Amino acid sequence: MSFFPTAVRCSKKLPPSSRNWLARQFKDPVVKQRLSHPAHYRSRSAFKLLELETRFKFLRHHDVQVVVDLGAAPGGWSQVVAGKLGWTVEDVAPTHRHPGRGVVVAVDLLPMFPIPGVKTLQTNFLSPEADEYIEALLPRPDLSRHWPTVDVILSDMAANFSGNRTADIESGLQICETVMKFTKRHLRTGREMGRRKGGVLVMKHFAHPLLQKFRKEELEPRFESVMYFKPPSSRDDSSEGYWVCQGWNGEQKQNR
Ligand SMILES: C[S@@+](CC[C@H](N)C(=O)[O-])C[C@H]1O[C@@H](n2cnc3c(N)ncnc32)[C@H](O)[C@@H]1O
Repeated sequence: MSFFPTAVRCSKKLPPSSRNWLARQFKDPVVKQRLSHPAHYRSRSAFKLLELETRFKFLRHHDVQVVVDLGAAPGGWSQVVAGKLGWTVEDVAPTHRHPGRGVVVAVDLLPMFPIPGVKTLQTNFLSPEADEYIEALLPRPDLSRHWPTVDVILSDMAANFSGNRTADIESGLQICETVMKFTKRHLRTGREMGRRKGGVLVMKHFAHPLLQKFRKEELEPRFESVMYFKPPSSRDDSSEGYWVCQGWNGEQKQNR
């Protein structure tokens, strides 16, 4: 018999909201898939990134060397990226792992257990010093000046819901704006990557007209394409979705 019903029975002393949460977890097919998956993903979010990658294939190119994972804890997305860059191979013991290519920089308020190929940074991404800390972990071809070096930026960052809809939308917008500021400084254009299409930004957001305005004014003028995608493993009752922004053109769209 599965341990799930037993665990739900054992949770009788918990408040109803926690019991409901546990019951939902135990019924969730994605949670079950995670627990039995050979990659031992740390979060169900890992499956969202796998679904995004299956659809858009932004990690497949061999010239993808530097990936920044924002809001990375507990580390499911970083595990997926490290796997795609060849740092971790399923069913291979840690002692027999071979080096992959490039680097993943994972940033979160919370600490993260190490993952091969991933440099972790515990900091508040919204703080003024975060950019400098992250930059110190990125490759620096020329120490005398700033140089964009990032091929893919992923943001699954989300502030804890406060229950106040206006405040929650404001913090969601602030996250998107700060990610955009980071993108402008660090994402490589096609010319900088030596290929036709520039780097990729994948960003979580919550549905709201202000976020749609952000997409129109900030993302669309600077990327060749901006697509909306809600991964099948994202819960139906969540208003979250992801923008997959491909072909970073720098400050202005050049080939319009
Ligand atoms: C949905 S979780 C990310 C799950 C992750 N993608 C995974 O696969 O394990 C969102 C994360 O965003 C982080 N976060 C929220 N605000 C942040 C901030 N200002 N700076 C850094 N991390 C932040 C939270 O601590 C949380 O771990």
